[in-house]
Amino acid sequence: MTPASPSNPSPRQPRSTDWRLFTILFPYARRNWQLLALALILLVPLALANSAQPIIIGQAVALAKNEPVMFFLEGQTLTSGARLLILLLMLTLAVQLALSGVQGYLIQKVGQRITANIRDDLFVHVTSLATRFFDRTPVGRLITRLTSDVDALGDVFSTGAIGVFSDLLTMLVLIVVMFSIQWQLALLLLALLLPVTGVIVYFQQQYRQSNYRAREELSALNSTLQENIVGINVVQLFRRESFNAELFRKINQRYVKEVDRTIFYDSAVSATLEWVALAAIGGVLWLGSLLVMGRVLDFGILTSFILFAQRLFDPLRQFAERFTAIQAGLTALERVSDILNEPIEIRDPELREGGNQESGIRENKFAVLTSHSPTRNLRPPIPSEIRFEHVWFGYKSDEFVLRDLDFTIRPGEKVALVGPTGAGKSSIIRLLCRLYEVTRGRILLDGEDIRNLPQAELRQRMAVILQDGFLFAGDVKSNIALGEPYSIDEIRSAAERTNVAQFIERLPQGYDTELRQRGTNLSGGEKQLLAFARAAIRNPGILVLDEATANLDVRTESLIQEALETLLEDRTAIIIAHRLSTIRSVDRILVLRQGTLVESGSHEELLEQNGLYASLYRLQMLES
Ligand SMILES: Nc1ncnc2c1ncn2[C@@H]1O[C@H](COP(=O)(O)OP(=O)(O)OP(=O)(O)O)[C@@H](O)[C@H]1O
Repeated sequence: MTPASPSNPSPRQPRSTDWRLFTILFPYARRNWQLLALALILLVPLALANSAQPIIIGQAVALAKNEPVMFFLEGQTLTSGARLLILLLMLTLAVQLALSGVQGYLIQKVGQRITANIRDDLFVHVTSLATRFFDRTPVGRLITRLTSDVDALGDVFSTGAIGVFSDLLTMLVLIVVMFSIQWQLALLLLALLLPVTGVIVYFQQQYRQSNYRAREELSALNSTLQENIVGINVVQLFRRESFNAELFRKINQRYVKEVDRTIFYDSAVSATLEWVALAAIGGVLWLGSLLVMGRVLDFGILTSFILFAQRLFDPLRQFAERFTAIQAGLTALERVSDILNEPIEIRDPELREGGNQESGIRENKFAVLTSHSPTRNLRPPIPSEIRFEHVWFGYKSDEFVLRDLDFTIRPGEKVALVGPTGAGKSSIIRLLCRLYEVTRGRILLDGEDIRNLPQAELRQRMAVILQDGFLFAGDVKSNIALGEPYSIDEIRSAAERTNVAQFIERLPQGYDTELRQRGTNLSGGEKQLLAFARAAIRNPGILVLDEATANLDVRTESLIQEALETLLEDRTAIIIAHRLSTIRSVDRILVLRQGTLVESGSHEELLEQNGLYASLYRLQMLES
């Protein structure tokens, strides 16, 4: 419960407080540049049409009042001039009507493509990260980033918030046009616009910080929810419902408080803009009327400026509406980039030397796509030599759980790892599979440092059967093949070789039986049985069994042990088992205590040594 618990809130402040964050989107924008360019080009005629309308209406007033008019109206009668102006106004309206829909559609399309690309890259990146990252990151937090943060980013496009660029362009065009017509009124409007922009920037920053904290609280909320759902049995069996509900309520309250704050800043921006827009029109009327009375200004131009005042603040007002989505998008972008920038700690050799993150993702995809060779399981397995060379390892940099391990497992040798709980047996396996990187020393596979092997190749050469075999939603056969194109005959033969075919055939639809997520419709032992078939079909040179038969009844275990005898032939094997009776026939037993190798030898040799193994063995004999 630690990371999400109320006693340990960790809402960080947003780090990048400016628009530089949008640079993260550049590579994605580049991939969709044609659509994006078209959407941006359409903004120009839209902005021009928008700023032409006040001028046209102003010219109509000037024409009616016989005031000086623009060149294209000179020499025109009132009727023909009015006709021309109506035609021009219709033209600008037609441009607006025709293009704004197309532009909105294009920008949303680009937005959806960009967010889909980001979601894909996030998934690939997250699945490439080292186990250490998952140790410290609660699942709920990750899910929030992959789903609701990416959605918030998508909202920037779907709510039309990206139109802020057209707002800025419109404002720029309006300012240039205004200054070219009448500089005093233009200066007045600009003088109002600048401080208002300052106020908006301030509220924007406040909103952003609150929004960031709100997203953090949402992550904590999701983490707690996820933890309670996964651990529902413990929650109910230990009657933690009301205790956990109270924890949840507290996080929920903190979330609501932060959301309230964002609502406050959002409303503050809208209110400020409403007031300033009214003040701007009042100011133009006041200064304009003075200028008209002093005969420095015509009515027509004053009319144009009243419309300009409205239109200048319109984009700002819209900006306020779009503001929420943009700020939420910026926060989301920051949180998404946190994950995208999370370094891939365990890399393949060529990637570690100068490869960038993007190519890392590509390489990973490549590794996945090329991992299956259809003829592979027809070949005899190639047993490997495993050498641990003065290996030190700690999950935390200052606490070693494995100390100076130095041993060699010969090709084809069967070795058992034995030791009390927490001695470091599973950690050895995790290092061998490179789920973690050694702190000091080297692990060699057939003389080659495993850090110099592509991870796909390393993991292809070994199969690991764990105590709790994880199952995916899907049928039995796809849970054995795990995405590789094995034929049903190959799947059947793997199941037969491991003596699990009988069990599978007893299932309602045999190999086609649908399994629920995490295999909740199978028992612990049944899940383990499938893990054996999953390992056998891969025909690995190294087989690792980590408490792999612990969940099986004695009869099933003896069936599996029988199958194991053939399965382990010509393979290097590492077996971890607490029940020492199951490992008596291995070639060698390595005994660990607190991360140190303390004994090594066959069952008989170790009994003779009368050390830790002998005492563990005698204790178990006594129990049985
Ligand atoms: N992800 C982790 N983060 C931090 N410490 C860990 C992690 N996994 C294991 N440890 C610690 O490392 C030590 C060795 O753990 P390991 O799982 O290798 O022991 P083990 O010998 O396999 O134990 P068991 O027989 O109970 O499975 C233990 O002290 C454990 O608390």
